[in-house]
Amino acid sequence: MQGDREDKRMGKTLIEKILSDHTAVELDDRRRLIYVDRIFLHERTGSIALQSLHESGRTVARPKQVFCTMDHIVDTFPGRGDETLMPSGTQFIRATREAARQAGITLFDVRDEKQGIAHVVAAEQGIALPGLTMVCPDSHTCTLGGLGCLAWGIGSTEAEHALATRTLELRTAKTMRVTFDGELCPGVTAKDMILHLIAHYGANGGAGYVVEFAGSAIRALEVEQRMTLCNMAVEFSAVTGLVAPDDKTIDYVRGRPYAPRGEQWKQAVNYWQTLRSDSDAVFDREIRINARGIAPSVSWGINPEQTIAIDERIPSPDGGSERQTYMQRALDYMALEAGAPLAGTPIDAVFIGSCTNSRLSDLRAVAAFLEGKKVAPGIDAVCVPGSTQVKRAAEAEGIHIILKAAGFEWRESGCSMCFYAGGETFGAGKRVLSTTNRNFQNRQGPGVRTHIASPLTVAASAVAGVISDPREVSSMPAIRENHR
Ligand SMILES: CC(C)[C@H](C(=O)O)[C@@H](O)C(=O)O
Ligand code: SF4
Repeated sequence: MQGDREDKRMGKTLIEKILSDHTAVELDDRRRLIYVDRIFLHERTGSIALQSLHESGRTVARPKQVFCTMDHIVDTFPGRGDETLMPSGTQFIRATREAARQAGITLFDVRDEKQGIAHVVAAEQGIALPGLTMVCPDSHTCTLGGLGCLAWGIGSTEAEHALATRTLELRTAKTMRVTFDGELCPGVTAKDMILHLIAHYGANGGAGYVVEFAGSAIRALEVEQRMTLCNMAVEFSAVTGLVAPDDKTIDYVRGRPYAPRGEQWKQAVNYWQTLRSDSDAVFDREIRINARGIAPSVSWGINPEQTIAIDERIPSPDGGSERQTYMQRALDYMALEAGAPLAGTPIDAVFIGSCTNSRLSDLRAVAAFLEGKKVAPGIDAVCVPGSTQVKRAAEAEGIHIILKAAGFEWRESGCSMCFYAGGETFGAGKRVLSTTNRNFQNRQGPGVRTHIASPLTVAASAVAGVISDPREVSSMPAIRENHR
């Protein structure tokens, strides 16, 4: 990641400020050793790191700063235990439990009230905080950038190093600022903003960069929507993404179980207020986007870049022959015709969940839309809250009643059908509209055809039975976003 700028007169970016506050050693002009404040693990990759650490005879340097959850493989059916649809899954769950116990770290176990998807839990428990560095062997750790936390995904070997030493070596990355100016149109959400960015600047557009999201449209977003946006920074190939903390962030964090208290809280807030890019800070690349020009967006292909505005037509293969072959492969896999409108395409199933869009504000928006409506006949509709806490909070508001009355299944929290790690799937050949972040081939199980979109687009389409523009549904509610 970026080093301190040599020229001390030059303003600093937010990214540079956090990094310089965490530098243990400048190794050379391309590498530095960084202090890692928090480490999060999950049963899919975390147990591997813990076991390998244990086998090498080393211990966790600061077990109080290390957390683990069960999310990827766990069953999300009511009454779940250690058993999962994936034959080897139970073994992962039990091995994680044992490794976490041995290492003395905090585990949010299968039936724990604090269990949930790692990136949802880290924010909700106040484990991820503005200005901290945080890592997890999971690519969507960037979600926590929504809080102004410098958080990124690592591999299991790096996780082992971080566990043993509380440090990590980082290579220099360039800085990018993506500024969204102006106001979003009704029916357009943070999910559409990030899909728009990736569709226009490419799935590799952020490669080699740490991205700061800025501008009036970002300030207007509530913290949970900022997390949705940062969640997909990795789909832009960025090292990570983040948003400078502000009063909304401070309100969001206040009182969370692991957030600082008393005098420490006051000191933390004073520090957080310094965490913004200086007005004369220089980024290696700047992108500006007019938020007003963003439409609800839906992926048509097998990569988040293959996304269009809901009122556009599916593109024809173009560019060089390699690109054309890839686009044709996407059309074939998705069983779509170039030139046809995407809106109106019949779907088989909808999924609301994942670390992108399964927080309370997402579920509130969906429930406000679905109240008094029914999912179209024949559509399999599943909602999986991002954490047990989200589930409880949603139930306290009656959200589950609205969703179930509309025809949704209401499950226990976990990654579920975002990723086929626990064996949950709608089945081969099914066309699914999903609030998740990846539409890769077989991502939601062998042969599943995934379209990614915002929760509002998914809810509107569930009712219509075809991919639908949420703006065309007259009773669409204003998105009410609240964080508790
Ligand atoms: C299993 C895990 C390592 C993976 C990731 O790194 O992101 C998963 O969460 C995903 O979303 O593909
Ligand atoms: S919800 Fe999906 S994207 Fe998020 S961590 Fe789980 S599998 Fe990965």
